[in-house]
Amino acid sequence: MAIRRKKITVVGAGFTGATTALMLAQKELGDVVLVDIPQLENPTKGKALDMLEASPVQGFDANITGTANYEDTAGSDIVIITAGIARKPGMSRDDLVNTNAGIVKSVCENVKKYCPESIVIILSNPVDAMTYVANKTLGFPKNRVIGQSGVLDTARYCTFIAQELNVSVEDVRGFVLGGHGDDMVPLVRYSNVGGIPIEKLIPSERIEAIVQRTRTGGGEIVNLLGNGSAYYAPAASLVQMTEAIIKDKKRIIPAIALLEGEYGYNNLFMGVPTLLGGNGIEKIFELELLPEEKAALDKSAQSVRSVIEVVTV
Ligand SMILES: NC(=O)C1=CN([C@@H]2O[C@H](COP(=O)(O)OP(=O)(O)OC[C@H]3O[C@@H](n4cnc5c(N)ncnc54)[C@H](O)[C@@H]3O)[C@@H](O)[C@H]2O)C=CC1
Ligand SMILES: O=C([O-])CC(=O)C(=O)O
Repeated sequence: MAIRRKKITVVGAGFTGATTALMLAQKELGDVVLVDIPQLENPTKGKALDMLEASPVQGFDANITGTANYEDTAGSDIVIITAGIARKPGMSRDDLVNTNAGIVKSVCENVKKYCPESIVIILSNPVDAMTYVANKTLGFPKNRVIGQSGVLDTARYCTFIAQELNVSVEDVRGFVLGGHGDDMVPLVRYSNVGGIPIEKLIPSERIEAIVQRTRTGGGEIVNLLGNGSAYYAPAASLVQMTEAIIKDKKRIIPAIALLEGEYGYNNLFMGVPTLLGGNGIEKIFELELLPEEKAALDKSAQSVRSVIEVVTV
């Protein structure tokens, strides 16, 4: 029986999309199709060819092609959507909502047509609301429409904890719940280093500073870059989610899922701990929260709702 490589489409060949495409190929997760708008067809082809020409040097076997034609994406197993505009200093992610809702909707109409069996991962911001737009447009089962926020937010949180303690990032465990905005909820009580709760190792005012830096971590990079937003860590996050799905790893990873009663929310897309495997989101984990943790999550949920309310799909 012929074994075929997985086919992964990355829509948007900008900073996050191009970086993701290269990382996917370097990990040999599948053949990658990079898509952008017709006006950027040649630069998109050029980026893909340039990446492909790195393969003999780095020793990875994966085809990478660039296109502006969705027919080339047909039958993709996974579609990653990074299409849209990024914020600049002084803007919030929510300022992108109207422009990106139109872009994500038009992309998803093509995904629905050409990749009806795919699992779709959304990055475009404001990502909780864009995952809602994707879900509405695609009409796919909820396990196949997933937003990326928690892997990145958790990665920032863990980076800062490791720096604080001067320990390996590999030993830091924690996660971030809620919307991908400045009121996201890093869960201190569930965070540990080598199994030791961080509250036993880091003074509370330093933990508070780490939580605050995590919440504004995207803005910190936006201010430093000056003309765009983060892309290395976001791309790495998308690749981790893709790997969990393609290899059916059944990893416990925070992701944006449709909540239907979980944590007391209905009809809301927001970041929660999920089990990611071959069927996409295979389970949502519901944790018991202290009243102050629930209040923080309610605030984050309200922020997400207020953005979703202005979106017309
Ligand atoms: N959820 C998250 O954690 C993160 C979200 N983001 C978001 O991801 C998005 C992309 O960021 P970057 O790659 O840095 O931006 P970028 O501007 O470098 O790339 C975006 C690309 O999308 C393309 N595009 C626009 N409309 C399109 C369409 N209809 N079809 C196909 N391609 C289209 C553009 O031509 C451009 O090449 C932004 O909305 C950003 O805010 C970025 C980092 C993290
Ligand atoms: O901050 C932004 O606009 C991009 C993003 O979502 C992040 O880096 O967390």
